[in-house]
Amino acid sequence: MKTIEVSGLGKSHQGFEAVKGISFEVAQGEIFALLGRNGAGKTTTIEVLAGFQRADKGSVRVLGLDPVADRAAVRQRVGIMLQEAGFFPDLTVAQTVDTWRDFTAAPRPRDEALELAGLTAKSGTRVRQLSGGEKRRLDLALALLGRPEVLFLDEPTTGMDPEARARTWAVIRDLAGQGTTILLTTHYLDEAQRLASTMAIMDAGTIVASGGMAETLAAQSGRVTFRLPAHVDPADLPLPVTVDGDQAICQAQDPDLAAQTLLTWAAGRGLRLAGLEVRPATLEDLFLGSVR
Ligand SMILES: Nc1ncnc2c1ncn2[C@@H]1O[C@H](COP(=O)(O)OP(=O)(O)OP(=O)(O)O)[C@@H](O)[C@H]1O
Repeated sequence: MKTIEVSGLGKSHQGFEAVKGISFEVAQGEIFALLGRNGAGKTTTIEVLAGFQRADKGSVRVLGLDPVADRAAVRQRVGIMLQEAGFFPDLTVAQTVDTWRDFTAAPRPRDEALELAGLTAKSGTRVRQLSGGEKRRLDLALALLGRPEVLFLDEPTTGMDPEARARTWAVIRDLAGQGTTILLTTHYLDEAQRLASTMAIMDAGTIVASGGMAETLAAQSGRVTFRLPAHVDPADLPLPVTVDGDQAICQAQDPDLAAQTLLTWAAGRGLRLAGLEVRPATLEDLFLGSVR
């Protein structure tokens, strides 16, 4: 059994088909990134997985349970960080965590949750005085309170400064290392590429690309770019290139080998390939090539 199983999931909002029969699985301890442009259907998928909305078609299972029918059991074992948090603005950070602890079975100590989220110094600050990124950190602290086996993180690092993002990545990695299964959405593709071992890209309610992060990227072509030397006809180069201004761009399955071929060719003619850059495929390349 996989920890998260989504099979043929369909969900409409007032007649609008937000999710159109998607399927994917996430194994225990895996970090899975659900990617896509605004409105692709990511939050809808998370809300169905969290039991906030009922699937119209297909089925979802979390820890082998139905998130709607087995809501109470699922809630105890799952941590959720949605995009919009409902905090009480007049409570302090510490009071907010204490309030949530009262509703959580076997919660972490307050200070441990604050430390994990990097909020120790803000313990006495009222929620209304927190910055946007600090509110996200409070959200994270609350999602982690019950030592969840599964975490749903909807854009967890939006608004965080670079240090807070890096700290959050470390927390997410640690939790996954301890066996927590994590499904996250993000618009930061570098974040997804660094963190996730598997991913799916959604577009208009369907999955347009999915698989292991490393394998999927390895199957994409990388690129070699350089300044086209003066008086060289691109057609004379040993590999096909596209030309953009004075830049030549060579798409290649093995960009290291392509660079070698181009440099050897240039050396044989006494030419320099100025500004040569070799870059493997990035998630951004895959993303932009996948969504319409
Ligand atoms: N309650 C609702 N009523 C009507 N339409 C909705 C509702 N919730 C979502 N939608 C629509 O469903 C589509 C998918 O929304 P969803 O929030 O799942 O997208 P998303 O991929 O999470 O986007 P974002 O990256 O902007 O968070 C959007 O077109 C949205 O307007």
